[in-house]
Amino acid sequence: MQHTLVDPVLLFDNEAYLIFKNPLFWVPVLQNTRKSASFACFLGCFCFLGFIGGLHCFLQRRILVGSGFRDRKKVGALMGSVVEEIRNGGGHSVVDVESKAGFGGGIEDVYGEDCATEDQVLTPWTASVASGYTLLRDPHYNKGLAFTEKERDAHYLRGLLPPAVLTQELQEKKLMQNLRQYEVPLHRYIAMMDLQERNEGLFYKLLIDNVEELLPVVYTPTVGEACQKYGSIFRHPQGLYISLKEKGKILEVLKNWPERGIQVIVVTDGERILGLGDLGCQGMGIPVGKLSLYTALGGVPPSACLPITIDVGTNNEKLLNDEFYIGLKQRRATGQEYAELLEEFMTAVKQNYGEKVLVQFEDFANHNAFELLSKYSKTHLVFNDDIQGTASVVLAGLIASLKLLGGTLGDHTFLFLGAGEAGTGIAELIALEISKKTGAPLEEARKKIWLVDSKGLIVKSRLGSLQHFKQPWAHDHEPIKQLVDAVKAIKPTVLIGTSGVGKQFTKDVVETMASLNEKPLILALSNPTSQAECTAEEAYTWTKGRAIFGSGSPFDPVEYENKLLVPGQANNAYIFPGFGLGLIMAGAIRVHDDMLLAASEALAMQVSEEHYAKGLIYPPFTNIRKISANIAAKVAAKVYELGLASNLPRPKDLVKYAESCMYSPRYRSYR
Ligand SMILES: NC(=O)C1=CN([C@@H]2O[C@H](COP(=O)(O)OP(=O)(O)OC[C@H]3O[C@@H](n4cnc5c(N)ncnc54)[C@H](OP(=O)(O)O)[C@@H]3O)[C@@H](O)[C@H]2O)C=CC1
Ligand SMILES: CC(=O)C(=O)O
Ligand SMILES: [Mg+2]
Repeated sequence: MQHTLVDPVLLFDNEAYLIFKNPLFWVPVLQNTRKSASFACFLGCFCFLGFIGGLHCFLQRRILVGSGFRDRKKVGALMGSVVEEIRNGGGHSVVDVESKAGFGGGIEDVYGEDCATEDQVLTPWTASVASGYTLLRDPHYNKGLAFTEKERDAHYLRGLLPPAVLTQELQEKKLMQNLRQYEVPLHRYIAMMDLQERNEGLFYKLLIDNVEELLPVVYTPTVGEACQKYGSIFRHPQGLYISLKEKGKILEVLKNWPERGIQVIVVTDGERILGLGDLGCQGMGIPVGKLSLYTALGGVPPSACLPITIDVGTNNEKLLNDEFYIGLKQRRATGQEYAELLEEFMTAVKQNYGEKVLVQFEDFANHNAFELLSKYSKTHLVFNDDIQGTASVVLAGLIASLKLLGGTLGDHTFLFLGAGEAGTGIAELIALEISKKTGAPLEEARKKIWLVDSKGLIVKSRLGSLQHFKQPWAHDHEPIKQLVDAVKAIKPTVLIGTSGVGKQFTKDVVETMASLNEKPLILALSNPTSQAECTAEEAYTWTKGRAIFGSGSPFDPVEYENKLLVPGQANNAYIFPGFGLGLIMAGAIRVHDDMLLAASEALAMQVSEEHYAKGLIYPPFTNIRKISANIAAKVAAKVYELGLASNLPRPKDLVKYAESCMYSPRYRSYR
């Protein structure tokens, strides 16, 4: 009787085993190198066929072959080569361990890949392979045409690749040429995601080396469109989906993720994706994008990053009626049902990954975001990027801008359009910084900051109806409905857009800012580009080239009266990768506001005279890894100073240490 070789898994320390689910049944076959171990497996398998066949119905069999790898994927990968060798001969005699005849009455299986009948249940055994065909399909290890001749021999790749051997640099050049040929940004996004799924090292090499060019592809603005069309462009599942269906078994779901050493989780529930509203389960593009920046910009290894989307339904009618929608087709769970799912999730995260895993909340709607942050910041290492990361990046820009504007932070008056997560988060950190620098009470510092929401200026008379996060900003003033009137009344030196609604900084508004200030500082932070409160061109033209301008999504430089004006990108992407790296390096167990202030100062310090000369208040992204290392070092130093570090002793040179921790996308040589 022929027997199906199933679900092989690797064991370690160069030992080959035939094993069963119960470890007591594991049978060592041979020790030593991988090849001999593989062959041993083959022999062992052959000899034990009858025995195994007899137990087939009762026991789940596995073959383990060792090679010292630690994680499941690698283990599975190496092991797969064994199966492949057995299946394909692999230099040894071929043994057909899968009966081509199948289990009787099955559909004809000309390739011998699937012997099951259509109606017969089978176990979906996987044989991930670290050599041969499957190696080419493992994004962690695949190098495509860059596999050397030696590697092609050693890993059974002969014939599976065309003869040319390319360097990683040449592959990069070719891919950049290909990408530049796509005229539609979404096509570039899809090509990049395909590359990430195919060859992770090359994906990150491209992203790191061409960061200014590719950031708008994998991140805002294109990621916004990708999320809107996620159902249609969906190819490979990325990240982990936890829906209401998984209630009661979230810990098990976390265990399904192949990597064990997770250090950063970015999680969304998809309710406020950029300024595009509720995109439900399709919000997954955001955690995936943010985490690719954690790796490319902050050097956190991809295997330590876990994107998660919590699907509690969506209130987006268009998605609910979309046949391609990939999420739960029901309206959003709220109240206790929502809170219980999140509680189970947060508990499971800590249980599975420990105290030091960083959970970054991303693009939750504000009615949940503030509460989740406040609740879990006491028990977990959590960080809300929209509230805290955005605050830190804007504060950095403001500190840097003082070189151009003059005065201290406390000398300025700030007006926000939008009083949600980003708006009130930034406002609070500015007030904290002013208070720390001047010694003034926080309440006093807040008086320099004004916010406008969809109902107008936030003033005392509205106190009774304001959400809790707006209340500290209700100052004494008569009500004002229109932004332009608020600008005239408050006379801000700095105008910040965090409304999520495009085109709100009208000509009137911007011209009024220009009439009040020699150098009006205008930040149109809303994403993606379509939601920006104004464009760079509008800001420069309406202020006659005098504005200092930054935006959440990138704008091209603008030529105004023969002068090239370069807008900065005020986006939390400057902060969270380095901030997260700093927390991880120090083994932080809680986030503290002082760490955000430290990150702001570190970023502001990276703006050089050369940048100021161009009117920039942020350094360009080209140097982002160096910037992130500096941010990480300052954040880690603060973690140690506050006694919240668990990685002891403290490294002496934290910048060097940060750099040494960073992931490199360079191909490794394989034995
Ligand atoms: N550049 C960056 O790094 C970041 C940018 N953002 C962007 O900021 C935007 C807002 O995000 P977030 O703060 O989380 O969103 P929220 O929903 O929490 O807040 C939006 C705020 O804007 C107000 N608003 C909406 N429409 C108008 C309007 N027409 N006039 C005046 N106010 C209005 C809302 O008023 P009301 O309360 O009355 O409803 C609310 O106060 C998004 O586009 C997001 O992409 C966010 C984080 C980082
Ligand atoms: C940048 C970002 O986090 C946002 O727009 O939500
Ligand atoms: Mg966000």
